[in-house]
Amino acid sequence: MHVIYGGTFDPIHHGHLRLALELSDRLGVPRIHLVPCHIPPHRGETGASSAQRLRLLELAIAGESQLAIDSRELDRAGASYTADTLRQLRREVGEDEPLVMVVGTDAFAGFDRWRDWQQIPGLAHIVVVRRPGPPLDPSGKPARLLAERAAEDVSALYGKPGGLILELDPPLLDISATGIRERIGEGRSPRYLIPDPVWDEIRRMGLYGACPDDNF
Ligand SMILES: Nc1ncnc2c1ncn2[C@@H]1O[C@H](COP(=O)(O)OP(=O)(O)OP(=O)(O)O)[C@@H](O)[C@H]1O
Ligand SMILES: O=C(O)c1ccc[n+]([C@@H]2O[C@H](COP(=O)([O-])O)[C@@H](O)[C@H]2O)c1
Repeated sequence: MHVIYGGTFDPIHHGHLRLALELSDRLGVPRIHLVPCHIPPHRGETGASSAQRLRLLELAIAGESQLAIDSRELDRAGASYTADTLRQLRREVGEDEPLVMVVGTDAFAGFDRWRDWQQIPGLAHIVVVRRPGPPLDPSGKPARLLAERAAEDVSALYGKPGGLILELDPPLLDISATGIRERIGEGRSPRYLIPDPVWDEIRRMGLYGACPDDNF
């Protein structure tokens, strides 16, 4: 089973990293592939460039064999559409291999606005990770899709290459990239929310308004 976890990762933080490890254990896969997006189709400009976000990811996962980076979206020009990524991956892993895309409920809530969203279940399973915040609107298209395609448990995902949606409720850290960017912009330390090497590099590059000379 091939599992991807996409995000803007602006910047990567311990919430993302802990979830990825938790998923590797719960889904029974040796590795989770983190897929940073190049140009997010759905939000404004990122605080850090694609190359900078990739550098931070590399530092964050260094030495962790359960995590890998798949940088294919950074190599594609234009907006990063998940359907394009999944089509490419499906060709690579073959017709029969289960392919899984992980999203948080906040991201899944807008799923019916994603490019070619109706084709995505034909390409992969979806694991929706419940995050704090408003629940899915039960009359909305994402919630209805989830109800139609709900998987009983993890083992169901192994039985077919795609098409199921599994809701998981793993322990989550209450950390957001927005909060980290704000904190840094206000001159407060984000230490212990992100790995130390990531924070060192953010300061070295002066990202998110960090002062390169700051010594918190
Ligand atoms: N603390 C967290 N725990 C688990 N999942 C998270 C956490 N933060 C984000 N995610 C999920 O990770 C994916 C990528 O998230 P993203 O890169 O947008 O991070 P974010 O912290 O939500 O960023 P932002 O605050 O800029 O929106 C999304 O599916 C999102 O739901
Ligand atoms: O394909 C799309 O149209 C699309 C629209 C919105 C979000 N996504 C993907 O959803 C993932 C999570 O997005 P975000 O904003 O929470 O980082 C990330 O991999 C995005 O590329 C994809």
